[in-house]
Amino acid sequence: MTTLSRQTHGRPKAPVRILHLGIGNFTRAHQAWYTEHAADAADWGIAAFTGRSAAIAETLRPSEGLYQLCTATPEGDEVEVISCLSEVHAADDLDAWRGYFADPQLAIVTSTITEAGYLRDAEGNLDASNQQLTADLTALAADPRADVSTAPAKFVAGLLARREAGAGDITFCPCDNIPENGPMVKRLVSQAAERVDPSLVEWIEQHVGVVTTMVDRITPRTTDEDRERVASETGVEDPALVVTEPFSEWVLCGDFTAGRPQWETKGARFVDDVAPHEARKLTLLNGSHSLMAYAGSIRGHETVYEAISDETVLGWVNDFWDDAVKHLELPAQELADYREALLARYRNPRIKHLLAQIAGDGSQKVLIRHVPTIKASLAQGEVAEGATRAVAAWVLHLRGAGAPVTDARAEEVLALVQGDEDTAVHRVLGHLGIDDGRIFDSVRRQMAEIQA
Ligand SMILES: NC(=O)c1ccc[n+]([C@@H]2O[C@H](COP(=O)([O-])OP(=O)(O)OC[C@H]3O[C@@H](n4cnc5c(N)ncnc54)[C@H](O)[C@@H]3O)[C@@H](O)[C@H]2O)c1
Ligand SMILES: O=P(O)(O)OC[C@@H](O)[C@@H](O)[C@H](O)[C@H](O)CO
Repeated sequence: MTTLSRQTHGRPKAPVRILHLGIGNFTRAHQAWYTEHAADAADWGIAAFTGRSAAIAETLRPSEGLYQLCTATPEGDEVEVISCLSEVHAADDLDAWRGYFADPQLAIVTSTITEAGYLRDAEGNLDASNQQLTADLTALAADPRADVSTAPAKFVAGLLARREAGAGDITFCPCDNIPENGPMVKRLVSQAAERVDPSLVEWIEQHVGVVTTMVDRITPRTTDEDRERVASETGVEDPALVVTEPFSEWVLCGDFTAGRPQWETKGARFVDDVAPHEARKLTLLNGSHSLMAYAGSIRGHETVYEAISDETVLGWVNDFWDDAVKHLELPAQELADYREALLARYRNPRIKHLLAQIAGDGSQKVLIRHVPTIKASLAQGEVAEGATRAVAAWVLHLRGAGAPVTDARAEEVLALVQGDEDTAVHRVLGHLGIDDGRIFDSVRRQMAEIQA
């Protein structure tokens, strides 16, 4: 067995021009893969920071950022070494963080910190009730070099350092599953800046660009079995291995004012309007994922592959898609092709995507993935039964059925489902902004069906 090293693999470090927050599995299968294969990759290194725990930075340290990416096709593994992570830092390395922001070479800030990591309230504004965030912003207002831990505060700390250094324009390119994620980040960063130093808000207007992205590549958590299998196939022991699927899609909208890698080399698309692509992916893929995570786990399944192999769950997924496509603004054939491709992806037996992983943070997901279809149908006088079933399954999940509840807002959403089922459903529907008698009846009936 060997280990990865820049010297033996002949992989020099590219200069850091991208800073990434949240170096989990997904970014290493997606944005890093596009950067690795960009025609101008030699010019674009990434400095990656962990979101919270330092673990993956420690794991990547011996290999100086090198890791293996295994594409698990139905036929077998295709393994490559990714080398574009020029530097990897723990979340609390604020000196390094400020140093990159102060460097005029830095052009792009990307992030994958989960939907919950941006600390938004129900209206999508900065969550003023979050005590850690408030403490961070107060600390930064007193001392621009204060130690902070929340993502919005870190972005402000970095921008303060950049303004002070006169380092020029920079573009934020968030890569989490959130609609209009570019404007979302700009709004949060500006609101956070307002509380720290109002003069920074205008500087942000002039110097910070945002790009909105739709990102797609199913990347489950790596297992010990994955690491053992790939080690025996390659002769390389890699604790930082990432396993992903063959499919990948990246659609971006906006200007990279300080430049960008040629991500189109691997098929990234730059469009004028990303909204229809976002709605397609977040609804059809992520919506069916969450439906399977709640309803499928209640039926005893552990993975997407198992759930989609169950005819009943497959029927529920198709019901949801039938409702959802009525409200998506893309040609019918394109949507039909996308559905077919999704089924093939879910049926890849070599991708073991745990429903319990997908079930996490439903408080952030159901509103994005199912509620728009329910509201759009209601506006036409119809009940989208395929989508209300996901709400029914989520209520059951919160009440203890299926996958365990892990949610950044667990206290708030668990409080909704206390008491008898009727009361719980009314509270959840009120919380989702869909407390309508017809939706209530549908959800109550479907809760019984799912449990049966
Ligand atoms: N895994 C996928 O298939 C996939 C596909 C498309 C998009 N995404 C997006 O990427 C995100 C991350 O997925 P992943 O598979 O890399 O997960 P992961 O668990 O491997 O990594 C999550 C990262 O987010 C950070 N994080 C979590 N909570 C945070 C917080 N409150 N503040 C700051 N950082 C925080 C963690 O420290 C970690 O670095 C998803 O939530 C989703 O929005 C994932
Ligand atoms: O990553 P999350 O937690 O936003 O959602 C779970 C899955 O639906 C998601 O990771 C998909 O696999 C991904 O969005 C596919 O591109």
